[in-house]
Amino acid sequence: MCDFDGTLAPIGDVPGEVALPVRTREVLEELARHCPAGVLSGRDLDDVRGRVGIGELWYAGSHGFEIAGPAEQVFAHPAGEAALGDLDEAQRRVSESLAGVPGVLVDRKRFGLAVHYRMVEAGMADHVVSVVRGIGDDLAHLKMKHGRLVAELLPDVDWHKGRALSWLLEELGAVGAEGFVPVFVGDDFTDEDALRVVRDGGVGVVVRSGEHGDRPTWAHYAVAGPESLGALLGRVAELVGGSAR
Ligand SMILES: O=P(O)(O)OC[C@H]1O[C@H](O[C@H]2O[C@H](CO)[C@@H](O)[C@H](O)[C@H]2O)[C@H](O)[C@@H](O)[C@@H]1O
Repeated sequence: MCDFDGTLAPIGDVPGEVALPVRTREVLEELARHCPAGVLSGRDLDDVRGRVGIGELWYAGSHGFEIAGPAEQVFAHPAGEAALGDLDEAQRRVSESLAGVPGVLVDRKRFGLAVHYRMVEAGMADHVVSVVRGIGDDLAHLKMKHGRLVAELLPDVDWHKGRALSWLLEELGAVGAEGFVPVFVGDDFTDEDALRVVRDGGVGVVVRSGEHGDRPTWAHYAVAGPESLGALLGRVAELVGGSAR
């Protein structure tokens, strides 16, 4: 399982313009022929599914609050539904409060609200975060999480990419199964919950970036960026494909 932004795809200023590199798509298609594979993203489920566009993969959106298998949607966390009213209200308040700050992008997912400040003047970033935090504190069903130059409001329950990955491994019958080694790759703070899940008995890879430096991680290995990860996954696909033949 791989995270999307900053992991499979390079970071860009405008989330709607980010694309999966052609070679990485080919590698994911190859991997999916030999083992369960998927993308566990903070993006909206439909967004990440459309952007990757490989029908044989698993997809998790809104940081795991929604999960879809290769055939059809199989999971939506009940706390997501319960938070819908607060997410609508937060979207309204954030858009109104930050309307005067150039560069802010407000991105509503079904079960989350991302407020991007990548293109905001550096001196205004703290203001953006504090507005989002204040609105999140004011709405009972929401909490704030931090990603790469993004503040996100999510349902206020103990659910994250790690819990979603554990759910998926159970669903696949992978827990304790002989010969099954779970692998997770991610770049962001929000990926550490999933990297922690594979710490014992799996393989975790962190994709490093200048934005996070050498921050502590649960990962076993590191690659320098999405391009290096594409090459690594290509080699893994060759090995997995070879052992399956
Ligand atoms: O879990 P992910 O798949 O990595 O999603 C986390 C957030 O990623 C996206 O934002 C990040 O990537 C953008 C495009 O490169 C970049 O402009 C932004 O600064 C990053 O934070 C996505 O737009 C968010 O919705 C995701 O939650």
